[in-house]
Amino acid sequence: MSLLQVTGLTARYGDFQALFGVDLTLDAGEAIAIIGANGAGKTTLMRSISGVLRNAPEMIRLNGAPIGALPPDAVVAQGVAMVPEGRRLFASLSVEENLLIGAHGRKDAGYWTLQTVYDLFPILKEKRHVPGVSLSGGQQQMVAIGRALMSNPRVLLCDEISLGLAPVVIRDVYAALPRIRDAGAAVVIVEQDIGQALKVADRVYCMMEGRITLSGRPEDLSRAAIHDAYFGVSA
Ligand SMILES: Nc1ncnc2c1ncn2[C@@H]1O[C@H](COP(=O)(O)OP(=O)(O)OP(=O)(O)O)[C@@H](O)[C@H]1O
Repeated sequence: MSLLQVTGLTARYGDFQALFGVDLTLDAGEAIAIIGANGAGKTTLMRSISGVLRNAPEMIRLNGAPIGALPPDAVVAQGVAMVPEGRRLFASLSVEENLLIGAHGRKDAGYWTLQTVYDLFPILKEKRHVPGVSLSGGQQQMVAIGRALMSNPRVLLCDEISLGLAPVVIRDVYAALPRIRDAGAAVVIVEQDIGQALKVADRVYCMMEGRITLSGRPEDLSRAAIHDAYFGVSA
């Protein structure tokens, strides 16, 4: 049984249908990437899994148990944490206070504590008393990742963590991924940079207009097939 299983997921915003029968699996220890152009439905998929959108009671399962009707805090308590697009740090709180917010939903002690997050991103220890929003974009992204890790998730959802960051900063953020996986989290990465996605993921799903148009292991997917699945036109 997969750790996370999404089956026939649909999602709507009022009259507008954003997802049309999305199927996806994530195994323990795996990293998968979801790629697709603006508006393909990637964020809607993440928001459905994390409980922000809740119109899929039976379509999302964690270790076989339905989580699609649970509110976000209950989904975190079940072991699914999200690093949201745009980081969403609390403006009035310090770096450390932002990190501690992430520990709220946690049921059990685990690998991730303030200390291990600071080991992962040493700059955050130096800056722990300053307001999170005064940090650079890359450092804010590290806080957002650290905050999600503080719940000791079994599944970490990362929505566009490289958006707006310089290449050297993106490299630093992605350098944390192996250790996050070693500590026991399976990872879902939403990424618009196809090259980056292919580099870090065990499997890739491509979305277009609310549907999965291609999936597979990076080494099995041709550039042309990815191009077609991403843009919907032949290369
Ligand atoms: N709150 C909302 N109300 C109405 N429509 C929405 C809302 N959020 C997203 N949509 C629409 O749903 C579709 C999927 O959007 P979504 O944000 O999931 O795509 P995405 O692949 O994450 O794109 P991006 O890379 O721009 O974040 C788009 O057509 C978008 O306009």
